[in-house]
Amino acid sequence: MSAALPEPKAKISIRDLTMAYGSFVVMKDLNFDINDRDIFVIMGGSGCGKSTLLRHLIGLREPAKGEVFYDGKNFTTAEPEEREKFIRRFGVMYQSGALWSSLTLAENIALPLEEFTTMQPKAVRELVSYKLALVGLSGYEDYYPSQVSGGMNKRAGIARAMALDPDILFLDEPGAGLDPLSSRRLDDLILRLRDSLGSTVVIVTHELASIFAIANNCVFLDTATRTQGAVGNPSELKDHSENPSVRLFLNRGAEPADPSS
Ligand SMILES: Nc1ncnc2c1ncn2[C@@H]1O[C@H](COP(=O)(O)OP(=O)(O)OP(=O)(O)O)[C@@H](O)[C@H]1O
Repeated sequence: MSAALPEPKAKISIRDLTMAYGSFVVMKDLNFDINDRDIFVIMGGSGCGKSTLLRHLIGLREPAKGEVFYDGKNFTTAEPEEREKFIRRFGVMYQSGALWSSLTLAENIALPLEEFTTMQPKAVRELVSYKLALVGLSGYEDYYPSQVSGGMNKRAGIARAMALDPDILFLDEPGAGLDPLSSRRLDDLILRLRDSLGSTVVIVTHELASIFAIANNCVFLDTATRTQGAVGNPSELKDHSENPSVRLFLNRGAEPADPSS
């Protein structure tokens, strides 16, 4: 008899979440878990609310209804001081995640360390070099963002998001604007970081190649119904989701041969 697999542990739980801008409801009744060490993709068509969901998860927007939990603790109703402790465990790379152009890559990555730790300058320098090495940018400490490629800028952005050793990494469209090869390298990096650091990674993207390459779990936000269309492994949903919108999205508009097989 084979041993039962351990139950996946919910790192983030989204319960009855409705997101709105004033009276405009973006998504309603969202209910799903993001498990420990997941590479979890938030996907869906343009304007469906992916970035808005990310903003709710990191506390930049408040739910119109519902709650977000981290390790079973209520983030939405937490007091400001308690909330700050949650937020300190997050590393975030925003969609517009540009680095400061007037600072070198090393100075960009040192910023969060200088702001949130009492580390001495020498220790900061060493840690910055270590973080740059993790993303394959050893030796680029003194380069300015304009002197390196788009893919290298993204990798430096990830190094900055990881500066404080976050438990959870949030990446908003990390592959946007990259050529396929750079995008692929970024995917490999994200996988490697999750495996070596044991972080949970939440990514907003609609790039199918990336979704299938790295995500083990995902939610599809369905613009037509304004709620989640499916939750699960994207490779399985591609052929077997009961929701035709999900199958169409994951098959670039073409239906799989026999969704029931
Ligand atoms: N600050 C805001 N105020 C009002 N409406 C907003 C605001 N931000 C976004 N929206 C609207 O909310 C909806 C969801 O936007 P959001 O940016 O979350 O979508 P998205 O799925 O991330 O889009 P994309 O794939 O194009 O980046 C859109 O209709 C958008 O116009």
